[in-house]
Amino acid sequence: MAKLPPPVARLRAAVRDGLADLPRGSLVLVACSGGPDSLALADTAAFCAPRLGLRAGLVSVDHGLQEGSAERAAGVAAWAREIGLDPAEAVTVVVGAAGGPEGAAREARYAALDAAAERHRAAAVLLGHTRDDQAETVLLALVRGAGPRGVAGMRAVRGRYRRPLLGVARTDTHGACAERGLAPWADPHNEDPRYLRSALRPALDSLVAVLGEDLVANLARTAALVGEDTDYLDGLALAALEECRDGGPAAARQRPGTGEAAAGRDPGRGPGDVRDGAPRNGRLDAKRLAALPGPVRTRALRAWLLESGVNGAELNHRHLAAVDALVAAWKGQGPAFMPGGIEVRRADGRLAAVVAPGAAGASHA
Ligand SMILES: Nc1ncnc2c1ncn2[C@@H]1O[C@H](COP(=O)(O)OP(=O)(O)OP(=O)(O)O)[C@@H](O)[C@H]1O
Repeated sequence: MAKLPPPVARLRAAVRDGLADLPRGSLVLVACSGGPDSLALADTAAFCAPRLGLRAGLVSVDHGLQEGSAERAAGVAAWAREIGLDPAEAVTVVVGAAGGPEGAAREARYAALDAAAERHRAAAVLLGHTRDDQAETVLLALVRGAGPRGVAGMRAVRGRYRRPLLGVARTDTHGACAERGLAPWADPHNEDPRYLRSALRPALDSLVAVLGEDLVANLARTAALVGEDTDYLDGLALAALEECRDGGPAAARQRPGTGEAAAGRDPGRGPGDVRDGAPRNGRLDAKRLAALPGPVRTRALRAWLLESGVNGAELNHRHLAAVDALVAAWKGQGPAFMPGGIEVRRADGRLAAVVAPGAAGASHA
């Protein structure tokens, strides 16, 4: 038997590893743009899935933002059907305006992928991110001064999403496309220096030239190591958060506050109307919080803020520092202001997250 070309062999090994734990008979959907990474992934999944007792399908999302995008998505789906992927769908989405064009396209894409996964009862959706994408993510996190959560980069498994190629070099996905006679689409965005990630690629190449070939793999390894530590600390923080809830660990999570709570007499525990000034998610005991180690405390506070309806994408280190100061540097200061018109106040030794009276655009999650 002819020896398998090394890039193809490496992709197949990675996909086998990444899917081995899925129950036999389940469906995996490849999210495929038509670019080299996800095209190689789809081709590999078509080969590996039946050998693992799985079914494989494909979804290609047309964002409707570039000329020919609908034809491209339809072409990818038609190719997928030819190689036996089933279902194989092209889905057109309407991209909104919020969060910038890239953010809005991402949001619409993930909504479409989630809907497809629900529709077909897929056990997993596979994304084509590679080790090089991970290295870029780590560098971008360092550039913006992110904490460990950012440096941990993308996760191999997050909910229904899996990235089986996260340990595979981009040269291998491109090599596999060439070996298998696939004709990937070249996304012009990847060459457009107005996108930070695209601008970073040549810079990363220059770093590799100076620091050596291992740089990309080492950055990706850093992400994996930091990710393990972050997950561990997040676990500690969630347990600590329960201990710090007003009323003790047995206190049920409450979202949002009740009318009584709005009057400031009682934190309130049952579901009720969200109204201005009502605590969003119960209160926290500031003394118990203050006794926690800093990294656990700030993680617990972050988790509580997200529960309280603060948008995680908008929550930055300054917001967190302001809330933390209410606990660890308490001098009777006023509220800490969070995105979405939510305020965190300290009164009677307890923290409450409330919708600022009259706040416009406060999200009532
Ligand atoms: N239009 C799309 N339809 C379906 N999946 C997509 C689409 N765009 C991106 N994806 C998924 O998200 C992954 C990352 O996309 P992104 O555009 O950031 O990366 P990329 O490195 O250019 O990947 P690719 O070579 O697959 O286009 C893709 O590999 C693919 O799995």
